[in-house]
Amino acid sequence: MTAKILDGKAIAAELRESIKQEVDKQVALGKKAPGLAVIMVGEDPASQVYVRNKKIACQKAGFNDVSVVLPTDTSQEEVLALIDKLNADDDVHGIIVQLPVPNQIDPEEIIERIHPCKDVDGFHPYNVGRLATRMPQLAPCTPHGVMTMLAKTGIPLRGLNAVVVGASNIVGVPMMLELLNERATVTVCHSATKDLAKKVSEADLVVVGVGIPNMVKGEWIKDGAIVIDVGINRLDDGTLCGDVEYDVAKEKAGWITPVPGGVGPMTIATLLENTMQVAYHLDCKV
Ligand SMILES: Nc1nc(=O)c2c([nH]1)NC[C@@H]1CN(c3ccc(C(=O)N[C@@H](CCC(=O)O)C(=O)O)cc3)C=[N+]21
Repeated sequence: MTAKILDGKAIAAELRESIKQEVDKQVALGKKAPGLAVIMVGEDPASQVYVRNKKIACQKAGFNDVSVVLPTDTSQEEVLALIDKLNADDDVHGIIVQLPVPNQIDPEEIIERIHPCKDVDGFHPYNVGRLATRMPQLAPCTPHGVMTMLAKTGIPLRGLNAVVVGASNIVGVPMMLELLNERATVTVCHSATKDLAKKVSEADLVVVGVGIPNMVKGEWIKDGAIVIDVGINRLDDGTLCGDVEYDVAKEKAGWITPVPGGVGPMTIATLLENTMQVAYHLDCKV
């Protein structure tokens, strides 16, 4: 079997177009454009790609993009003060702090300082708790973008055996919650998991987010399975590759996401979606 490609770039473009139409409509009614503040402390290479692509997406969708780049030696207090200011700014609907942050910064304290109603990354413990109690408010962009892609396959998730590889706060754990909320049977694997190959080989759906190039071998994939590769790894020759051994996996899978052009563009489109929700549709009472 050769897999059908889940084209994240195309699905993201479609989502961004529908967001743009909603923004145009709301602005014509006299509402503000959605405002998104992205704080980047220092210069992480993956974050720079993200910031660049997100800036283009904001422009095209009619968002007001406030990017703040702070020097690598910025103190915790300075970041907290900036968040306080953005929390109080009515033109700003969404705030994210790019991860990872330099060592002197404590990411947990920073994330908790963002008002839960402006937490468009969905990383605040309040929003994690909402997702975990099946009352989602703002859900993390990457896993939520994966759900949007999965809907495009038309395959019902109810009862599927889903294996999530990687248990991070950003990808694995919210992915587990999203899939559980759709009544998949979810197994979460991580660095202490025994016999990963066997777990993956039993999966109807595999979502991999670990940040190790080609870590999941193509031969582990069950015939016809859905394979979602969240990894974006830059190799020494400058090319990008995912966490799944793509060329082999695509001969076994039913559906597969490419890297680049898979989950990455969906993360950005979903960030815009969350920000638009805050601007126009979310009744947030925290
Ligand atoms: N608070 C926070 N939230 C994040 O969501 C977050 C973050 N910090 N820190 C950095 C990582 C990285 N990240 C990417 C998202 C999309 C692409 C993306 O669009 N990639 C394209 C193009 C890649 C390329 O051309 O280099 C693709 O996969 O096709 C890349 C990277 C979000 N992150």
